[in-house]
Amino acid sequence: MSSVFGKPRSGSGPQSTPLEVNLAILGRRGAGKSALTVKFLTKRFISEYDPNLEDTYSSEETVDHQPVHLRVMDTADLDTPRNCERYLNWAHAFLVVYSVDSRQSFDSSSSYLELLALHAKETQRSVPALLLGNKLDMAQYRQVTKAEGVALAGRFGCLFFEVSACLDFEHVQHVFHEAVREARRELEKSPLTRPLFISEERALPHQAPLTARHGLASCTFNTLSTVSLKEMPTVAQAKLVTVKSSRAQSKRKAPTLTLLKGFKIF
Ligand SMILES: Nc1nc2c(ncn2[C@@H]2O[C@H](COP(=O)(O)OP(=O)(O)OP(=O)(O)O)[C@@H](O)[C@H]2O)c(=O)[nH]1
Repeated sequence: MSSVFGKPRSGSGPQSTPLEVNLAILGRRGAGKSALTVKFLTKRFISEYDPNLEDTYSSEETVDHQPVHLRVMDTADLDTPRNCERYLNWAHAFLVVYSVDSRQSFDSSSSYLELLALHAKETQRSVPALLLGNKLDMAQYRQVTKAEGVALAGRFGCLFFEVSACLDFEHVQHVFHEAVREARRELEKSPLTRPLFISEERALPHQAPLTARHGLASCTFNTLSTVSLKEMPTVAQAKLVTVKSSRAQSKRKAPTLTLLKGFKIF
C-alpha cells in the first residue's frame, strides 16, 4: 500500500499515473501573472513579457511526495474577462492575481471572483480559487491593504496570500502547490468530474450575461447541460525550450539557456 496525496490507497505503486491538474491564472493586465508563472516554472524573475501572449505550460511537480502533472494557463484577458469558457471549463483551480500597488487590479480581481462564483452556481461545479496580492516587494506603494485582501478572499471563501514574483521562489512555489492541494481535494470529492470543452457556442435562452455592473460585460458562459460536450483536447506539451545563444552564453557564462517559449529574457 502506498500513500497518495496523504491518503492511504492500495494498488498504486511508484508507476501510478500522476494526478493531472489544470491551473488558470487570472487577473488584470500587469498584475504579474506571467512573472509568477515564470518564477514558479524557472525560479527566475523576468521583467518583460509579451502582454498579449497567452499560453499553457506543463510541469511535472511533486506535491506532498506525490507526482502531479500540472498545466498552467497564463491568461491574457486585457482589461476585462473575455471568452472565459476557455479557462472556466478547463481549470481545476484558479489563481486570481492583483497587484498590491494597484487599486484597479484589486477591483478586477473582485470581478474575476464574481465571475467564478457565478459560473460555479450555473454549472453546480465548485472550482477552488486562491486570491493572490502580488508585488509584495512594492509594499511601500500599497494601494490595497492586507486586510482588504483577507476580506475579499473571505467573501468568496478562498485562500489568500501576498506574494512577490521577484522575491523568494519557495513562497511562490508554496502558493502554486496550495492550488494543487485545493484542486486535489475537489477532485477527490468528485473524481469523475473532468474538465470539459464546449464544442459549440450558441445563444441560449438562459445564458447568463455577466453584466457591466460586474465589469464582465464581454464574458458569457453556457451551462454544461445545454451544449454538446467533448473532452478537453490535449494541451500542447511542455513549452520549456532549450536554446543556444551566443549572446546568452557570453552574458550568462552558461552553455545553454532554458527559457519559456514566448518570454523574452534579456
Ligand atoms: N516589483 C515587482 N514587479 C513585478 C512583480 N511581478 C510582476 N512585476 C512586473 O509587473 C509588470 C507586469 O508583469 P506581468 O507578469 O507581465 O503581468 P501580467 O499580469 O502577466 O500582465 P499581462 O501579460 O499584460 O496580462 C512587469 O514589468 C513585471 O516585471 C513583482 O512581484 N514585483
